Amino acid sequence: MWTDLFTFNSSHPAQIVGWVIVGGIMVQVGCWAGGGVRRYVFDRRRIRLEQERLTLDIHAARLRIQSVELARSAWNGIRKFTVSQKVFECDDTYSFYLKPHDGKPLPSFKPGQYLTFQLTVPGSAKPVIRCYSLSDCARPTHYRVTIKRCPPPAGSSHPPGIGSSFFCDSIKEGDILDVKAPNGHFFLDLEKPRPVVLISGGVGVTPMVSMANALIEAGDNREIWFFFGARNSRDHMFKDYMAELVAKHPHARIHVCYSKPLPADVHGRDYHHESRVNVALFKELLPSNNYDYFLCGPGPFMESITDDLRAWGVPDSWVHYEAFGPASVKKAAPPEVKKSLNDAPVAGIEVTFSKSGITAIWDSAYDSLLDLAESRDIKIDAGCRAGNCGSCLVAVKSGEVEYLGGHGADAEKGSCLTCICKPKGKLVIDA
Ligand SMILES: NC(=O)C1=CN([C@@H]2O[C@H](COP(=O)(O)OP(=O)(O)OC[C@H]3O[C@@H](n4cnc5c(N)ncnc54)[C@H](OP(=O)(O)O)[C@@H]3O)[C@@H](O)[C@H]2O)C=CC1
Repeated sequence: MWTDLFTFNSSHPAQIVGWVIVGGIMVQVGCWAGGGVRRYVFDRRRIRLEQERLTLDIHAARLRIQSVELARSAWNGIRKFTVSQKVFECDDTYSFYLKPHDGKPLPSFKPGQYLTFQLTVPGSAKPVIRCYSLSDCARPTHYRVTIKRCPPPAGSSHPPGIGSSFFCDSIKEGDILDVKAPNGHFFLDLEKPRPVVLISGGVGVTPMVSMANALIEAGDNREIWFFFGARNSRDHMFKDYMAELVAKHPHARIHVCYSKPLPADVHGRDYHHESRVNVALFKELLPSNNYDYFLCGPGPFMESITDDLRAWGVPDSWVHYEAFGPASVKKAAPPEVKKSLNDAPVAGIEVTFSKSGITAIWDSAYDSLLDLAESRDIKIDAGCRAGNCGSCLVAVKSGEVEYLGGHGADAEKGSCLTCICKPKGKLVIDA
């Protein structure tokens, strides 16, 4: 009988019923198995997404803890730091490791921020205020800054930079320095998961090292492109350090450009491109222009790269830069600043510097009141030139000023931070 059932005979009703039952069972089993596979795949995907969300939550919680710690352990005014190590990096460039003299933990900071120093330089009547970028990520025990002797402008008879020369020539291990808490609006936001291009020239590499270090040590897997330009191996700071750092990260790449390699410099070993850092190189190497760009280096470097990025269709909001001292980015001022500077009524305004007895005419070629003062050789102290350190604060005797962007240091009523403001109308300031 069983053999009959398995021998097909369309006229055997029991056999037909049997096949229908078997077919039904097979369809059921198939559905059940298919559903099971789908459920399995779906569950795996859900678990993976939950794990990723958990990792992101942990990361966000860590960042929140860091910012609470920052608020708790940041200090107002001056804190004493001991120079625990002074390390030669390359020609005229040293790293300084700074430990808090009170031995208490240090607040965290955002990668890209700087420290402000109040230096007692022999021969200077007043303390010299200088800002230097932190060149490592945040650590509870010490900070690191890396300082290159700032040369005088080409062809001038000025001496080299007072602050940077003091650090390079006079500061030694064991010295105690007066330092203000980390500050600055140029930083990489670790909570924004955009891929980044870190672009630097010369000692402008310092904030980029801090950014790369912070990303890599946080286990952040975003794409990192690191472009560094130096004249040659004599100026190539952090060479081994950066190569080792980048090797730890699955999506980090480094490209070193030498503008004037020495005969002993080897292509492929010491550097990758015999050129300046430039946007043509980004076009050749980057898969698209969809990145956040961070820039720091000499003024002309910043100007040409910001201009060329804009021409490549990169929106200004993706381009972040630091401009200290001579490295100001005149052409690439933020849009709101540009708009403000281009407003017609500000041209032709009289600004009187009462102490110097000089009256000058403001026009949109100047970046700020400080810029106007310096064009007339009027001395106003300046540190960060970004409205944070407060050293360019000057009393307003009459008239009003307008700020060109956000500023960290509070300007007292009746005073102005000359590095980030312009006159609103006829103005007299105490400088
Ligand atoms: N946080 C901050 O804001 C910081 C800012 N800085 C600033 O960074 C600057 C670095 O100075 P320094 O180390 O002396 O730099 P260098 O004068 O040594 O220049 C470094 C490299 O940049 C190249 N370069 C110059 N102009 C351009 C350009 N237009 N396009 C592309 N590459 C260019 C140079 O090429 P070439 O040899 O052909 O001239 C050189 O290879 C300083 O002005 C300093 O103020 C530094 C540290 C921190």
